[in-house]
Amino acid sequence: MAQPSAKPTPLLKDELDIVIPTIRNLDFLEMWRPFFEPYHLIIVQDGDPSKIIKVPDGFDYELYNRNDINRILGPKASCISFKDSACRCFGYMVSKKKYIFTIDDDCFVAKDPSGKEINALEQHITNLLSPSTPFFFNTLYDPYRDGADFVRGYPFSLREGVPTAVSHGLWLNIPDYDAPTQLVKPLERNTRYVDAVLTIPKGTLFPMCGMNLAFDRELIGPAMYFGLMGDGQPIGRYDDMWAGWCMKVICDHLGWGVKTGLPYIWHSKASNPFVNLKKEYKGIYWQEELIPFFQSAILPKECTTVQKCYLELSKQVKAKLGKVDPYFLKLADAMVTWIEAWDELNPSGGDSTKLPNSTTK
Ligand SMILES: O=c1ccn([C@@H]2O[C@H](COP(=O)(O)OP(=O)(O)O[C@H]3O[C@@H](CO)[C@H](O)[C@H]3O)[C@@H](O)[C@H]2O)c(=O)[nH]1
Ligand SMILES: [Mn+2]
Repeated sequence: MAQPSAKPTPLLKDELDIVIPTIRNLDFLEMWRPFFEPYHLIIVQDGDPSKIIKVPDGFDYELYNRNDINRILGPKASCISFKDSACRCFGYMVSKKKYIFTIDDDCFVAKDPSGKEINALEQHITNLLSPSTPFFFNTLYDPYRDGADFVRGYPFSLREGVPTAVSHGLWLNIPDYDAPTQLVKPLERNTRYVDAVLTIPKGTLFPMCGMNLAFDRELIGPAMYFGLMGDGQPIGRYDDMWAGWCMKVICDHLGWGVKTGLPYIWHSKASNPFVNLKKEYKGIYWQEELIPFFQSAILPKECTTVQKCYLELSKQVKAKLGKVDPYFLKLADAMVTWIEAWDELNPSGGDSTKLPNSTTK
């Protein structure tokens, strides 16, 4: 009698962690169960550590609250934000896997135009495992996708592409708008499904959103610091933006690619635009000076590792952005603390044992 076909092992099952920052609950995981259950979750519980976050049965996870972060990092915990989704980067640091996928707890499974449920994780993995083309733009989008290729005139010397460091997904329903845009367009919903994945060209920055994001942690992990945001800080909701600008400058310098486009998730909650305005208003005018800083940032050729690039960037932040606001002096120091903590938890060669004192299942 024919044996029932064994279910294929999910791609990168033991090489990828799913990092979820939460201040709410994890009910959304039920909808993702078919896609996420085989993977290990790293839950970063923000806010009150005495609150019990229920993780749905059947998931393999580690859960870290603020007490855990303080216990594990000691004084270096000062670089991990409190009461802001920026706390998620602690999950990147404690992971021992090659890849990370991070998703917000108000993001659900979206459907493509045919009505098929989108396995966002699978698409991110496809994006990360195929090369990027940052040095020359392919007008037929992702040339490595089935049914596409490099178009006429695309240099053959560049068709091998480069390693992909980051895969930036998008959102149906509630778009990731800033507070002013949310205020003037409260009812706007993104209904446009664009079936494309693009490499962001070298030398071009972009607004990286952290709600549906995957990256090669072994390549670019140390650059994925989400900054000092939230409690006690003059700014919020620029965590992912800061990380995206630092990351892109470093990827451009080291010759790695960043992709944006598919997959889509369904973003369900519109956060409060008035609260968001209070969090992000300084960022809205600071960024007019931050963007030229990153656009003109030059990393010396001696910066051959992400850590060296990141420490060089922190020096330039201190030297050039301190005049914008003293906050950037503090942020520059926190960037150094982040790298110190990263290297402490990820000694070269890595150590696959789990960290002490985390809640694991
Ligand atoms: O203090 C907090 C607030 C939230 N979280 C968790 O972080 C994510 C995102 O939270 P939320 O969905 O409320 O916020 P959005 O405005 O939709 O998020 C987008 O804006 C960026 C804010 O920086 C964020 O990266 C984008 O995704 C949820 O999982 C909350 O539970 C938190 O941990 N601490
Ligand atoms: Mn949200």
